[in-house]
Amino acid sequence: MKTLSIQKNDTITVSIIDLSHDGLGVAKVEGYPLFIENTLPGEEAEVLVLKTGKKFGFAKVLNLLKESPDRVKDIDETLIRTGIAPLHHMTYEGQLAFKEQQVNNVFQRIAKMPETKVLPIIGMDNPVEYRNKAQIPVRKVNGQLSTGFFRKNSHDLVPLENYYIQDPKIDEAIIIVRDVMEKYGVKAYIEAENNGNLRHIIVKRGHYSNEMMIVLVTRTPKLFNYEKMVQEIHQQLPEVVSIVQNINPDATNVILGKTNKTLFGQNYITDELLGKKYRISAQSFYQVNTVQAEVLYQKAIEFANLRKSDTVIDAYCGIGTIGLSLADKVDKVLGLEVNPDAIADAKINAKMNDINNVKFEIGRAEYLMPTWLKDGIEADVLIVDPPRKGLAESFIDTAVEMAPKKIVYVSCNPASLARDCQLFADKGYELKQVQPVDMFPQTPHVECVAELIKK
Ligand SMILES: C[S@@+](CC[C@H](N)C(=O)[O-])C[C@H]1O[C@@H](n2cnc3c(N)ncnc32)[C@H](O)[C@@H]1O
Repeated sequence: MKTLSIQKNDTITVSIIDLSHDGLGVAKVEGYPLFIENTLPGEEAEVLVLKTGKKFGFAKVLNLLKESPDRVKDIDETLIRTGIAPLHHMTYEGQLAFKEQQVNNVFQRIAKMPETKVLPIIGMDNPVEYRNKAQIPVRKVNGQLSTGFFRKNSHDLVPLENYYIQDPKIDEAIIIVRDVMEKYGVKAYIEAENNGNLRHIIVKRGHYSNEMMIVLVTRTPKLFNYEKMVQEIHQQLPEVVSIVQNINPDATNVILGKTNKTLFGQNYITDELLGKKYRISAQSFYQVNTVQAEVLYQKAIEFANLRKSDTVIDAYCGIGTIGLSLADKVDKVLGLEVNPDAIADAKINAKMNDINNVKFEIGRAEYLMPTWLKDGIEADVLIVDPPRKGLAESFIDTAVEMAPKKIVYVSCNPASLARDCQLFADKGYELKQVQPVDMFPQTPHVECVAELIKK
């Protein structure tokens, strides 16, 4: 076996040739990949080797010797180090080009579908301060209850007040809530001992409604003086319509526990998307970038090319947003989703918008779709919007058997999208086009909508 010519603590000079899928610069030393934070393709740097594994290693920049024209100067490196904004050092044009290339690459390399028509990515006019939701860990740092983000690959809290990609009103709310908690002596969670109490502060804010929800994730149900605390929060943040305590007693990285208790107001906020009103509860999924979600849904509806006689299945429907956005264009919509809270929201959302041609059912897509098929349900258009891991192959088989004339696939992970499109292509569907939409500026993530038609 060839021995590696570099070792931990070596100082070497490298050229950056690529960006990894998670936004790290990639250099190769005699074919061995080194991943280097805060570098860009075309740059040269003197780096310190931090770690070497069998297949790849990590290094950090000591001196940047040649800069890329895509480099942004005067950045806040904390945003990169914490992983809040891993592409903060890259111009927005550079970010968009990188993401579009990534989508092209997965269809060529993973799916072996080099002919795929990938449309130019749709970016944002103002690609900062877009997130309508924040999940912020709470720890004790220097004797103070602190909020911030973990340093990447660690659970060391870096205290922060400006999160750059979040709605600034959310940043402001986190500080106010943190300070009220500190005033009333609430103890920060101690992860190493699964002790202490306040684990996370979650804030959701309606982009159009401005209604705000605060979720206090605690280890125990005890929250002394909560009546006084919620009054003070509401006094300082009149937009707050809901304060929920979520109890998560487990030693786990999963943020939310199973139990919710409403401490103030209602247990949901409302917001709007494409002119329809939605109710969103603490545990329901809701797209974090409202402006781009509207762009994404419009593309999905355009690709669906709907007729008034169509039956549409909205699989992985969350609180029903896609199905309800298109319900007035079709005969009926059937939505399915595994989270009962989201389905409860979806049913109320249909009523709130006076939409009567929709039905929502709780269930796992891979189990419920075969039941629907057996019951004789037929769909003209199938819309899917699964989590990052994509679709189960059994779901794809059922979908193919149901034989909708069109499938619109909304995806937050181009790799699983490409894999699944290849399967659909093998089973009688033609991939017409893929539209990338930048839902997550300053990060390497990219959303896509794909149009598949039955051959
Ligand atoms: C990316 S979200 C999309 C939600 C919705 N379409 C929207 O745009 O807001 C994926 C949804 O799939 C749900 N989900 C996850 N696994 C599922 C499964 N096996 N079957 C059905 N729904 C699932 C999640 O609860 C989540 O609401």
